[in-house]
Amino acid sequence: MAGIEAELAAEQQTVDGLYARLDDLRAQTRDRLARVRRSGPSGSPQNRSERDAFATLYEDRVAQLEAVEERLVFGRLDLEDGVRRYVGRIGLTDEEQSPLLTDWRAPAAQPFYRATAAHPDGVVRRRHVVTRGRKVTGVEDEVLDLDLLTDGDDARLSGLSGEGALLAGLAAGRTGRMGDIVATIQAEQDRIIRDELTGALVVQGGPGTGKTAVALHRAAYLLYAHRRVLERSGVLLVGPSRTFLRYIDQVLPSLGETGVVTTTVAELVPGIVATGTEPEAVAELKGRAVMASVVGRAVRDRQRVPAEATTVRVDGRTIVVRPQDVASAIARARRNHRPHNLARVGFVRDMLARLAEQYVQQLGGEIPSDERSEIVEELRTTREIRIALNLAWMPLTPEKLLADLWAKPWRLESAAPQLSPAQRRLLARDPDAPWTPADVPLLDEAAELLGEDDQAVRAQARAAAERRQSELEYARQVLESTGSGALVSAEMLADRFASSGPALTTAERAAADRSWTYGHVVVDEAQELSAMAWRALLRRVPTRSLTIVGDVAQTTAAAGARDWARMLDPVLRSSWRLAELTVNYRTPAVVADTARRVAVAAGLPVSPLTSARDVPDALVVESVGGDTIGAAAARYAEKAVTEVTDASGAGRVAVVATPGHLGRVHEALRDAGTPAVLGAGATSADLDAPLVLLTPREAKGLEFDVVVLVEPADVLAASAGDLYVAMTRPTRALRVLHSAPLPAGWAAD
Ligand SMILES: Nc1ncnc2c1ncn2[C@@H]1O[C@H](COP(=O)(O)OP(=O)(O)OP(=O)(O)O)[C@@H](O)[C@H]1O
Repeated sequence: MAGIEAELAAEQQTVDGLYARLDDLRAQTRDRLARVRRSGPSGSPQNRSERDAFATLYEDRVAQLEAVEERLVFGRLDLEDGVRRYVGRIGLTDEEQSPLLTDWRAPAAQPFYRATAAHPDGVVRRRHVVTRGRKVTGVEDEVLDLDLLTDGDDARLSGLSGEGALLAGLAAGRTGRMGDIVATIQAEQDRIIRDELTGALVVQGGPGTGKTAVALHRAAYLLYAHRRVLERSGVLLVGPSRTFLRYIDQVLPSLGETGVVTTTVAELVPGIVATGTEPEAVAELKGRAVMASVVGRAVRDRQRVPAEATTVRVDGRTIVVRPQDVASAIARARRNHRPHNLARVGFVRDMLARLAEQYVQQLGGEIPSDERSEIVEELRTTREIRIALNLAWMPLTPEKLLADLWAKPWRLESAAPQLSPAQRRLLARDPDAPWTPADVPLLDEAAELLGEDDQAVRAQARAAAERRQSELEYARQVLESTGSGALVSAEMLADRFASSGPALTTAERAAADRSWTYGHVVVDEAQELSAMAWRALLRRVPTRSLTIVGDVAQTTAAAGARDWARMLDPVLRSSWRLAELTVNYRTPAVVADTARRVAVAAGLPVSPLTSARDVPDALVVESVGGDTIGAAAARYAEKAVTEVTDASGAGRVAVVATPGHLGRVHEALRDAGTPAVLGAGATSADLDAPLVLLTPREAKGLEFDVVVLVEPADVLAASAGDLYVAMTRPTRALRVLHSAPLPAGWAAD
């Protein structure tokens, strides 16, 4: 074994060198940051903004260098020409700029993921370097040059690259947070990760095929390969829930990328908090494409010709707001197709000119233009006229438009004649009920059609002017009291106060701006999105540069899709390309096969799947009496927790069931004094709990060492997609308790 020890020692030396270089760079960057910070708040505005820009740059670089500590280096390529290339999380060079470590995303690292014995791509040997902390604990070689192979090497030519490192990673206890897969990305995954930036790429794959992992690594890859384009415009990642986003939130930073905006569809409109819930049928209806015309009509309904004229006395003269004038002013204002609140400016101007003309006629005709402007101003500020014009064309916020639409049946009837009365009744809700996730795309649609409320914009401008005035005032006082008026003007000092907030990154600016357009959008669990949600998302990516990942067999939302073409053709026409992932890395084969049979029997469009591994006794099914099922599940869960939890705190167990069963399991656990978290919850601590109780929908996209599934027939009754999701969450074992018969397809023939 001297050979392997010598190899490990040699690798340790290289790894030590790379960490030493990392430490140097960290120290240098921290030093530069400290110097910039020390330079203090002085200099011209340009100097200051330069200084801020440098400070942000160094802060980002420090954060990036800190985040790559774990498995900084994980691979080595020995090339035909004798060159040895180390592959790692980031690129490192020595002081003379000679490469020490190749970034996994660089073209030079690609053979590490793609080279095979049949297509070695100049690689003689691929080595996986396994480290714990900074210590090399193993190496795993694949010899790609067949001439160098000896008899014992056959196993190394399996379809999986770096099989030992991969299987070790797959078998490791889960921590409640997703980890990166950068050391063991497989060739079919790598092709997707490095696919071109342009156009929409749809990645379909069964549960556990690495869709989420691939989507995240692709985001990191695109930011690296197209940094110039994407740094300014940003990348948006859309996930199914906050819990899911917390589950994945360490992956991109560990890949050296912190600038990706993550959101759910429910959080897409800044300022809207969608905490409401509603029946699935209502959400489904709100998600239909027809709702775009409903919202459009609701907006046009707010441009209304009054049935009767309004007569107003202004300075002893009679001014009449006539329906025919309103009608023609509306028609004119609509002609330029601007959003409602912006077109309103034209409408009001037109109406005031017409009303001013009435006034002028009563004065006897011709008057100078400045007097005419005074008359217009007088009319504009006359209360009755303001009311009459507002009634004809009301400035509106999206919230007001939608709240009125749901709360006032006559408004909905007018805006949605194509819906049946029963459908309209479904949509009715209290005016101050909280927004639901399905409302958010409709609010976005409304915001688009309404444009900025010009009154709100004017109010903001007024507030900004007042703020500026008080800053100037304060600046003058400061200058007077310090006697530094000769050095700096009050305006400059006020500027300085105004710009003293933190410099915002692209991601921060993008996240706060509803109308921001991104350079690329990644959508996970995309099969759940409604037609209205797609409209809202595509508005944010006019270039249609998208990565869309999901599994149409796992759809659980009634508004979601079972067929990509049916979902995407209406919104992307046919301009999207499909890639498939076919290997399941999560679930042991026996569990995956059972889940698949059940899904097929339930008529789901399941993708073909092979499993990377099996685990002995991975599936245990027990029949119990209906009234003891909660207590039995609690016992299984407790036992599983003690079995899987290791000294490092890894190991996670979930009980997955319908809400009714979860309640019973929760009670039983409480009686036994076992801590468990019910529901995915809102805080990140929940994901760190060793035992959680979840509905299948809450468990979506997540994984656990052991899943205790209670009464699969009940889960199936709610939705076949739910059962498929529930059965495919475990990495080690599925424990099933049932009193009702097992679903069709369960038993292997
Ligand atoms: N190449 C790989 N190397 C190591 N682990 C991998 C690899 N590919 C996937 N995995 C692991 O497999 C598990 C499943 O991956 P992921 O959650 O991305 O799958 P998914 O297709 O999104 O699943 P689902 O559709 O069920 O949500 C994760 O633990 C992931 O880290």
